[in-house]
Amino acid sequence: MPTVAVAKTVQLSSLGISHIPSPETLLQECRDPGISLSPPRQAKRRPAIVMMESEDDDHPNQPIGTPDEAFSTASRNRKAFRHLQEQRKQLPIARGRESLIRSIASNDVTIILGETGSGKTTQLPQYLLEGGSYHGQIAVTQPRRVAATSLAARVSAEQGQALGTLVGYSVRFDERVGLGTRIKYLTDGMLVREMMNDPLLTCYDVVIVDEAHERTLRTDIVLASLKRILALRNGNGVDSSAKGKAKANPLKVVIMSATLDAEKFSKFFESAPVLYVKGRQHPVSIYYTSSSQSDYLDAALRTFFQIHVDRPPGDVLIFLPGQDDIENLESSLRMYANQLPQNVPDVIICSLYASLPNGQQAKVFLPTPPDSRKCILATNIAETSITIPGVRYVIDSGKQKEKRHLARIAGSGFDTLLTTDITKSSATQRAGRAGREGHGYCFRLYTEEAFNSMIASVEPEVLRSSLTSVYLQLKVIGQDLDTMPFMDRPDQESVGSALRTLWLLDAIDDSRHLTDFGRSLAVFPLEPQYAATLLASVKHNCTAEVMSVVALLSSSSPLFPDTSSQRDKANEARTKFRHPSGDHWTMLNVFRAYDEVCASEGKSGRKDWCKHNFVNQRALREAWSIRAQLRGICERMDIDWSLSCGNEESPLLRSLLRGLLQHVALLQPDGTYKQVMGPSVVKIHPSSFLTDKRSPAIIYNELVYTTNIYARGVSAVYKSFIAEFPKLTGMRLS
Ligand SMILES: Nc1ncnc2c1ncn2[C@@H]1O[C@H](COP(=O)(O)OP(=O)(O)OP(=O)(O)O)[C@@H](O)[C@H]1O
Repeated sequence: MPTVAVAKTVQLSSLGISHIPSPETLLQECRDPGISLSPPRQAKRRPAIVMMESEDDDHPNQPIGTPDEAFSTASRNRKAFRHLQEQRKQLPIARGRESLIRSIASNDVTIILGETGSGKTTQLPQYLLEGGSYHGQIAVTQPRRVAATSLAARVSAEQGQALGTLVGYSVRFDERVGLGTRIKYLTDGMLVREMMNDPLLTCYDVVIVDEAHERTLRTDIVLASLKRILALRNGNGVDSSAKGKAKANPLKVVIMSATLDAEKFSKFFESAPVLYVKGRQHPVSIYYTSSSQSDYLDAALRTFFQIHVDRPPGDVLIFLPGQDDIENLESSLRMYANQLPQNVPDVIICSLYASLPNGQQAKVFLPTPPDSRKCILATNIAETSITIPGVRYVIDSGKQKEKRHLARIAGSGFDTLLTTDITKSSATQRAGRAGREGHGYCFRLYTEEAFNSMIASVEPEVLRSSLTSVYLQLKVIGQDLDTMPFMDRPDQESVGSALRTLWLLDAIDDSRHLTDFGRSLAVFPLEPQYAATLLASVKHNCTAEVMSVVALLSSSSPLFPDTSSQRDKANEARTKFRHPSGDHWTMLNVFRAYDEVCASEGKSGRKDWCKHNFVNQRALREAWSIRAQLRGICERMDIDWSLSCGNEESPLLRSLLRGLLQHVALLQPDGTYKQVMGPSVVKIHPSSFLTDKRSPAIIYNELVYTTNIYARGVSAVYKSFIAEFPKLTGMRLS
């Protein structure tokens, strides 16, 4: 295979980027199965770097993805609409249109395997709609919200309709559908929620489970539920209640992916037929490094600048494991991009990760200005389904963050988030994000041998996640985790841990039946523990305070980011928020202070305030948005969310204790804490604001496991509060 000969327009080493060793080496080391390099592009003026600022986002519920305004303009524009129709016809899947429609019509379940970009996700629902055989809705599930919203926008445009009319989407905390909506893109989690009100999914004629290879917990629940629904609606199962109802309102199920284990899925659905969509619209050339890279951030930085100075126009999408890596690489990229000479185009940097507010995620989809190159730093939320217009190059670090629930440890178990190698399936999906609009290039920052030794696909989430929330949701739809026909059965430890938590919360009774309280918990899109805290706040007259704390605890970013390099300054700045009872009241103090700042300051004032006080504005903004949603739910449930305890300490702590029963620990003579509901001895995390580190009893949000087991998010509670819960006292308190 040829070595890539890179023509250089700029010597990076002349830019003072001294610690990047010979920047051109990386690509020269890459091997490419048949690429011919285009000539270097013309040098241009304008050296400055343009930033897509991670600024305030005042529109947290703005739809993500290609702005639909752009699409509705396009749809009004006949020429653009005709162009979209032409594009549709060119997709590989178009050739199989009739046979796909036929196969789906004659089978309950159809499995479709087709390369990335072949047109499965955007076209199949439209074929079924245009075919005219289905009069109900068509659901298309996605593992991630960014995909659901951006796909709905694209397909609306292809139908020449405004988003939310014929084609819409539904994701947690955001929905855009109308009475006439026929194609609905929704997250698999939302479909599970819909089953709570409509267990047989009667409003759908077709359910398409897309990206099924990801095997998220919710996807697996959808798959198992569909099996049962098929039996009931199509009368092809053993369920006796199905008799008589058969075929009145049959359901069609389609399972799709570019990288799924077709045989396993087919077997799961009683030998469902597998159809292959052949071909892809544009090729993607793959490069590997010749030796493994110890520092993937440095390798990504070098590769990006090599592309930037040597390669023709086209945006770059870099896959990194998490937000920290994204922020680190972003600051390095900015620094070096600022030093680029006059004749190199601008660099526009933007990020895409789950906790980024929707409005900022949307910026990724904005057109790149001329004479610029967009560099998108993303986690694996950009890995499947989405098309980011303009992306021609993908840089794949080969790493991801993987959440794992260790049910065996510390009674209730705890979650870990580890950086791990990706799977072959992820690598294929990542490469597939290039080559959507033309020939694409994917630079893998690992060797071909490393790729060959990757495992084929990820371990299903049901085997490595906390099952508490899911157990509850299943109960609400009349199902039992223990008897659910999962493709892979979760282990008994995890099931037991979920069961214990729900029983302690009084969500289920001694016979494992769902209680009314459990049913109320499930209404909130929160972990059941926090939903219990919220409901308890009504009794203690502190719903306003609890909503703020629970919203902060449900935010995906920490309120107090790690500030190891400026620890003393950060501690000093944060002292003013400190509450002697510990971290929950301290969090509330920050939230209240930020609230006041929002009332008096503009965007930059708020940002400065957060910076000055070493608190994470992202967490606060996200919490604001979550709090607003919780308020809406409280209103619908007739709960007075304005109930306030002012500065009285106990009500908030008693409400928290109601939800955190499993996270109670008692002081031992040696100063450590012993769990009430588990075997472990834990220490209070050094970052805790709790003043008296020898308080007789504590509650905590979570455990972290380093050299010791640490309790994080800690508050002191009176033992007399604990005595109010017979389930706890009966077990351990004396
Ligand atoms: N937002 C968009 N902007 C521009 N082109 C798009 C957009 N969405 C889809 N396309 C075009 O439609 C093609 C098919 O996309 P689609 O998502 O249907 O493919 P797919 O087979 O489902 O791929 P994957 O398995 O990667 O999800 C893309 O390759 C791209 O050319």
